[in-house]
Amino acid sequence: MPTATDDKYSRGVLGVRTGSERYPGAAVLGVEAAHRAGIGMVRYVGPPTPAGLVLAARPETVTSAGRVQAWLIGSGTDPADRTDAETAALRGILAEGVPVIVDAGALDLAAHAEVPLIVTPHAREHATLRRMLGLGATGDPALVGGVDDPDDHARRHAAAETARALDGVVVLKGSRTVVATPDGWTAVVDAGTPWLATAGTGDVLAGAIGAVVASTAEHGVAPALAAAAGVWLHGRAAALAAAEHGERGGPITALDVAANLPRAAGEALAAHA
Ligand SMILES: NC(=O)C1=CN([C@@H]2O[C@H](COP(=O)(O)OP(=O)(O)OC[C@H]3O[C@@H](n4cnc5c(N)ncnc54)[C@H](OP(=O)(O)O)[C@@H]3O)[C@@H](O)[C@H]2O)[C@@H](O)CC1
Ligand SMILES: Nc1ncnc2c1ncn2[C@@H]1O[C@H](COP(=O)(O)OP(=O)(O)O)[C@@H](O)[C@H]1O
Repeated sequence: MPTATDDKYSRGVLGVRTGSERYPGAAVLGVEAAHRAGIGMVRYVGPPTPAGLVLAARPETVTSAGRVQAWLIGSGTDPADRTDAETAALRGILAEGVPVIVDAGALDLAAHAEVPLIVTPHAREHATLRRMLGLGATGDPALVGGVDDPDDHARRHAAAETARALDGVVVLKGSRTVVATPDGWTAVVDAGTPWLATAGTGDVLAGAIGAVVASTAEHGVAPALAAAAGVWLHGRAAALAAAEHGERGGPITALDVAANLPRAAGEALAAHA
């Protein structure tokens, strides 16, 4: 919570390098979520098309380089389209020293990073990541999770194993989302709603986690706890958005989730007053 002595820098700055000519919208969604989740500043550095859309949607965003407390990379990108220069820039971010949230198309670069790392794969991306790390087969339905894994035992085990191999925090997305650390700690966050199963909500999640990590990194909050808080805010925001449509909820968009992040944050603050 901001105090009288805070300014935009002390509240945390998130650097965002996401989006591409193919998926420009993902950049808009992540930046929107970061602003809505409570952050001092977002610095966006990405290709021209997403950069233009980001500024049109959120003129608050700063597009010049500068110091950040955390980075978000990968949402809305495909490694097959990545240039050598872009790979070098991402590797630079992964060596800079501040925590990095690695999503979607940057997950292939996550191994060997020397910074505090939070990766945010969905089940298919998790399977690919595990293959890259030389970990066990992912065709096993138990590793994908779902109905056959009601207490998320297999997903928690697999996520912790991946976290250990990566030496980073794993946020394994799904109908319930598992957060796992290299030392074997796991948490399952069940704040969401099946209405979240719609395009772009993962990009919003990455932005929300980025905001919480950037705003807490210099206050000694462990990245895994910040990530779990981001997952809760995202799920709760989705539940609030869906509940606006009646008792059984109703359709929501990724931007609806972002728009409800302030209400979810307000609820969390009130509960801990
Ligand atoms: N607004 C934006 O900019 C958004 C951008 N986004 C960005 O997109 C990028 C890719 O992320 P992703 O998770 O969507 O793709 P990915 O993990 O490669 O999985 C593809 C799998 O889906 C399957 N599949 C496809 N169509 C199907 C169908 N009709 N019915 C059934 N299955 C179908 C397909 O199967 P196949 O067609 O191969 O049989 C394959 O297995 C990522 O950078 C993300 O950030 C998204 O967040 C959305 C909003
Ligand atoms: N059936 C579901 N119930 C609850 N949450 C879900 C469900 N399906 C997906 N989600 C959540 O929605 C988000 C989807 O993210 P992701 O798969 O990366 O989609 P996208 O790439 O379109 O952004 C994740 O936060 C995930 O946990």
